[in-house]
Amino acid sequence: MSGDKRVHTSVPDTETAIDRNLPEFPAAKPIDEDNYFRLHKPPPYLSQISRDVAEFINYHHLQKRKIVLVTSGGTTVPLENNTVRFIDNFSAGTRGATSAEYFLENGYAVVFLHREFSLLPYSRHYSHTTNCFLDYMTESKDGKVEVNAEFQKEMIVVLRKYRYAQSNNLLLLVPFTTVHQYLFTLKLIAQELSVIGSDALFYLAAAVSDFFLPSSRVPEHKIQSQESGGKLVVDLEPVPKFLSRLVDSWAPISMIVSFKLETDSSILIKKARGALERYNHQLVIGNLLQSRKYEVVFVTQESERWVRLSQEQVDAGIDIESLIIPEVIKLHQSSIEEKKKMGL
Ligand SMILES: CC(C)(COP(=O)(O)O)[C@@H](O)C(=O)NCCC(=O)N[C@@H](CSSC[C@H](N)C(=O)O)C(=O)O
Repeated sequence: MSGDKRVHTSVPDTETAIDRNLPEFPAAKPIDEDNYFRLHKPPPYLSQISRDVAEFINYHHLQKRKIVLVTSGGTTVPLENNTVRFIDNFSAGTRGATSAEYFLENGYAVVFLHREFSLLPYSRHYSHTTNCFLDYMTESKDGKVEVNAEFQKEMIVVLRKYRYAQSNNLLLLVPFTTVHQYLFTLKLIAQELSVIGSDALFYLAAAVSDFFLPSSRVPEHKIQSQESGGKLVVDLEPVPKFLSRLVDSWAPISMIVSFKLETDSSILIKKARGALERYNHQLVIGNLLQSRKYEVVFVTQESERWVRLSQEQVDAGIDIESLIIPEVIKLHQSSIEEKKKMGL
């Protein structure tokens, strides 16, 4: 057994995922959130996450620090319990990881609910893919590993921010892999955060599955391609519309920001406004897959406003999150003041 005490989510929990006693979900009708949580067993590691999150919230609440839950990365829908195949939602984790850095720089403590192995704040600058960290290193005359002189200035800034977040316990990393793990963990964190009321902010940048395979239908082993005539027919159920639960019961006092991802620009604002009207939260940030790195649209009850990087800012490598986060924080501050006036 490794000494690693961290929670890991990418290995399927082979004990609970194929409980054949679970009743078949009612077909073709929206899954009721309570039904979903009542009929699915929670991830076995949830109590450890609950302890870590409660401790983190207490620590920062005592210092009157605002806390933001940033969700990041895509959820999976496993097609077998011993998972070989799964449906994934697109997200590299850049939005979430970058946004978390700007929240930290603006004095927030961050609970980072992220897809395990997706990009993380700070290390995202030198990940194994984008900018391979080995390209920043060189061997000194006496055979020691050093950072190339040309990168010292840039890397020391990231390293100092990373160490500051670590030494001040400002960033709590909480992983998920499957949509099941995401929903149970989101509900848990939201209920823990509800104790700090309007000082809690939810920034939901994760790409969450709309459909899932109920546990009662998950085959235990790898699906054999020669069975069922070589075809793979998948019959998925809609995922509970958890955003309505989050808004109306899990964290009713907190400000909630969700993202709407589309690829067709002609429907983006309509779909974002539809989500706002459906869930009645405070802000939907709409973005197109193709242009998400340099433009987003803020949709509130009152307005819709594009936030865009200029060509010069794009050329200078400015993150659009450097424009998004200050705007979100302004809206959060107004929400806090409004709730305080209402005695909440
Ligand atoms: C995923 C990206 C595009 C970031 O990309 P990377 O930087 O590569 O990570 C993010 O900005 C985003 O739009 N995230 C939200 C994507 C998403 O799934 N949004 C849902 C709403 S949240 S999931 C809510 C659930 N389906 C429900 O309706 O309750 C949607 O568009 O429908």
